[in-house]
Amino acid sequence: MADQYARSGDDIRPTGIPAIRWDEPPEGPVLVLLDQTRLPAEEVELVCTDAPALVEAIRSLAVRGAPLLGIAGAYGVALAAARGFEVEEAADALAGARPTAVNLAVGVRRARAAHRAELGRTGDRKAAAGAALAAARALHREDAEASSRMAAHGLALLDELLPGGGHRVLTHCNTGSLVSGGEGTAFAVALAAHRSGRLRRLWVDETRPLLQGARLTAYEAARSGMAYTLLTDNAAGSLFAAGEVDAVLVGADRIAADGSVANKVGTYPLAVLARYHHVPFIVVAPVTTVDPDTPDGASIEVEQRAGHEVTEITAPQVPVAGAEAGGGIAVAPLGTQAYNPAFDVTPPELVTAIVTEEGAVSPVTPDALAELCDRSRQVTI
Ligand SMILES: CSC[C@H]1O[C@H](OP(=O)(O)O)[C@H](O)[C@@H]1O
Repeated sequence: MADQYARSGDDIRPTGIPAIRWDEPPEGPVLVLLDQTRLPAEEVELVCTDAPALVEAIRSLAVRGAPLLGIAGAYGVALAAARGFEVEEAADALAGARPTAVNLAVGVRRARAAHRAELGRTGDRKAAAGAALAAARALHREDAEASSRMAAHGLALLDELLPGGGHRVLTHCNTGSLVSGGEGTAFAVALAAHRSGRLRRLWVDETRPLLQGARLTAYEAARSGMAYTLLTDNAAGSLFAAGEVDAVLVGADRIAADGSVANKVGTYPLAVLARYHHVPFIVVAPVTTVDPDTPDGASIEVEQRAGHEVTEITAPQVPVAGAEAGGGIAVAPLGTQAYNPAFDVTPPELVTAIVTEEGAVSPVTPDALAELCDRSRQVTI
């Protein structure tokens, strides 16, 4: 069961938005999620008391983003164990909630293994539940650390590729605090550039159909104080053609052994544009997103979602007022500047570097990928 309760607008939090937290009120342990389907209009928390509620939250993208899905999956196993539900059944349901982001299955597997090991060692269900929770907390901490290391490595790569600072970076979907135990993956690099005075502008793809860019990345960018501009996905080409993009930074949901990168729909066209316009196309993801057991891009299961997400605007609506307003209903934070060309010239082809918490891999050669796969095996049980 998931209860919803809104938080008052005055508890606006810093950029590091706690997208997930474990809580232990008197009535029993819960997993509290910031409901991302309600942002940016409202900050509403979902309180999950069992795995089915968390599975639904994952499927509805109330909680989303590969690294955070791993953390949520691990906490979900711990929640089932702590509340005395059938753990193996809960773990299976959680791991199967969404197919593409490999981190979800990785997080579930980690907490399940800890639970199994302790139960096998002591036969003590309470101790086993504690072991699953400890595994989830460890994963949460590790992801926060990985996020800050990816930010540093990514910024160093930007400075190396683009000497002189003043980076104009284009990003797709949402890869900030809302997908992470820390400040995110690709967005964390942009944030680091902003904080060090080396980000001139973040171009934010709105990311149809669920508008993770307009609703979530603009929300995080607004909080950070960085210069950002929202654009429709189909307007990116004209920005490249105008020479307004110095680099592309995106996240990943799964990186296959051959270096194929599964990421939000609309990422591949950006890779083609970047290659055609000789712009670095940089993927930022933790090592655990590299999946040695998926040989190539064709082996990645791409989630197919309901058609109504395209045919309807289901984003939360924020009534706007003021002379500059067009009388419509905003789906982005108030004051968000937008780029809105009426026409563009569509260009042709492929991709540049993978940044993990262990460094930047560029060029992405078969040997470099083999090393990434080995590291992924070492850090992923
Ligand atoms: C770095 S994880 C964020 C990743 O997840 C997003 O997908 P979704 O919003 O469906 O969870 C998108 O692919 C982002 O790049």
